[in-house]
Amino acid sequence: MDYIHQASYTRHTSWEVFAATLAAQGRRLVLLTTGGAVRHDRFPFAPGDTIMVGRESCGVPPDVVDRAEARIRIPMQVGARSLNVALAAAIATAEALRRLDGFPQEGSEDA
Ligand SMILES: C[S@@+](CC[C@H](N)C(=O)[O-])C[C@H]1O[C@@H](n2cnc3c(N)ncnc32)[C@H](O)[C@@H]1O
Repeated sequence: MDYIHQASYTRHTSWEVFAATLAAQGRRLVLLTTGGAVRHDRFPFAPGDTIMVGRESCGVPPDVVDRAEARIRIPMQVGARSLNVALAAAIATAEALRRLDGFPQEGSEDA
């Protein structure tokens, strides 16, 4: 992608380092999982929330599920197993940005 430089990202050396960083920054870990207790469109997202998705093949291990402050699901049709991971991430991130008014401003249109 020729626009990857517009994204900022941090690579953590381990799960433990990642979890400790979130705790130190006071950020909630919000896990996307088909077993989530709360629908993504009813969840009260807050600034600083970190949305996590699992592996396409097997989701996340149980200790990661337990560590999450919240577990949310995207409603699906009865009988559907799960969504593609990138699609799930996009749906939840877009909902959080919409609710927190976090999308970029676009000049005169939003002035
Ligand atoms: C293809 S799914 C993983 C399927 C895996 N067999 C499992 O049971 O977790 C990949 C990731 O996408 C996310 N995901 C997919 N569908 C979802 C849904 N309906 N609600 C919430 N998260 C979903 C979850 O983070 C999941 O770990």
